[in-house]
Parts: sequence; structure tokens; C-alpha cells
Amino acid sequence: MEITFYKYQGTGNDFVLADNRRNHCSRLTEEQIKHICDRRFGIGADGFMLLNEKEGYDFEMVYYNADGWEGSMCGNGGRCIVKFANDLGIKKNRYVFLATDGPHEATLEGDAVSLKMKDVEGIRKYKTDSVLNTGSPHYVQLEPDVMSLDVVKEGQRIRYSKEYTDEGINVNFVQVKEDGSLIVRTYERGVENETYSCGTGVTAAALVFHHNDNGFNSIDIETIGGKLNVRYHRELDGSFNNIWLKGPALQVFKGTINITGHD
Ligand SMILES: N[C@H](CCC[C@H](N)C(=O)O)C(=O)O
Repeated sequence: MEITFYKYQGTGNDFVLADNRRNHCSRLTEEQIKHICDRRFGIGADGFMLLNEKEGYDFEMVYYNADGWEGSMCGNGGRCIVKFANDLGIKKNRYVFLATDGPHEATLEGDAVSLKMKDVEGIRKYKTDSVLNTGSPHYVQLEPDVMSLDVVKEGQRIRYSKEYTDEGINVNFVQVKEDGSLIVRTYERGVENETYSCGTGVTAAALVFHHNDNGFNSIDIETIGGKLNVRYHRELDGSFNNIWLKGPALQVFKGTINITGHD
């Protein structure tokens, strides 16, 4: 079967997307999605997404990691699918879509997408590191010189440690700059490699390294693939709400692929 696909990237986190409003891609198998995401034998991407029709929402986002498994929430993917919806002619001032972790709002200004993330109840401290769920599970570790770190080696050490080996975890290494902005590098489960940027990971890092204990925070973040901003409200009890992830999302190309073994 031949399907039309679209390739998008958000700060270098790249995705293959399909317009599944007529349900023609609903039966893609794990193997087929893994093949689509393969950089040598397929199109190549960190993840695959379906845009589905959903009553009561502008659309539904279904996200798969590059290994073909349905992942949890993807922040950069969420930004890309909003741009995709707009490019498909779904024009809104304010988008409301459904993802695996619940409803999300989003707005679009040019190529910049602001995506509202789910509220976060709190951060679990693990020695000097932090663990939290921003739609996906994240481990956050402070690093004095993040650019010289072997992210794959150190990321795998944590991701395959006894505690996380079964469920997996995304691992973020964070350098705090003098002006309070962050540099974040992420090892992603499901891709099992470093990606150029991870939206839920950058969000997790921004919550951990907040400037204000009580009230509004706005944190700029550099990733390998570009710049993002996270703004939010922190309550004195350590919970976070009104979390918005902002950054560019762009269509790279459109094409067709022949999916074998799919009727
Ligand atoms: N790249 C994604 C995260 C994908 C999460 C995935 N790796 C998982 O934990 O299932 C992001 O921008 O938020």
C-alpha cells in the first residue's frame, strides 16, 4: 500500500506524519513503523505520528517512538502536529487536541508553536538528581560541561539501570548558564539514542531549574537542534501549572512510501 507521508522537525527532533482522518493508516504494525523511522532502510525519524479525527477536538495525536512502540507524550511532536494540522487546512486561533496524556491547547505564530503541557504535581528527588513526568518520564541530571559529555554512554547507564530497565526513562543532562538559561542534551528511550532535542525533556529541565519558587517562570533552553522556551507557574507546594513549551516547527518534505505487508 502506498501512503503519503510528511516529514517535520522541531528543533531537530524529526517525525514522519500521516493524515489519518480517513483511517487508512490505523493498522500499521510495529515493524512497519520501525521501518518507516529507520534512517538507512526507511525514511528516517525519531518518531511517527498519526493525525486522527476526534469528536470534540480539532484532531487526535497518536505518537510512536522510532522503535515502533506507542510512546507517551512527545512535546516536539505535539508542536509539529499542530503545524501539520495548520498546513492541512485546519486553521484555528487556538488548537485543542487530544494526546495520550490528555487534552492540549496550542497556538501558532508563523513557524513558532506554543504548546500547553500537562500540569506536573511535583518532582521526585533521587540523590542529587530529579525524576518527573511531563507527559513522558524524565530523569534530570545537572552537568557542569554538558557539551563534552558522552550522552549515549551516560544516558544508557541510567536508562538500563535496575530501576528503569523495564519501563525505560528519558535522561536529560543539564548545564545551567550564568544568566539562568539552560543547555539540555537528552538520551531518549524508544529511540535509544541521543536526539537533537526533546520537548518533554526540556520542559522537565525547566521545571527542575526554576528561578522563582512561587509564581511565574520563563526559562530559555538551548538544545543541539535549536532554542526553546518554557514558561509556567510554580506553586509554593512544589506543583506546576500553566506550562507552555514554545519553539519552531517546520515541514521538511512530503512524499510517498510503499508499505509492504499492509493491505
Ligand atoms: N521527543 C519527545 C519525547 C518522546 C518521549 C519518548 N521518548 C517516550 O518516553 O516514550 C519530546 O519531544 O517530548
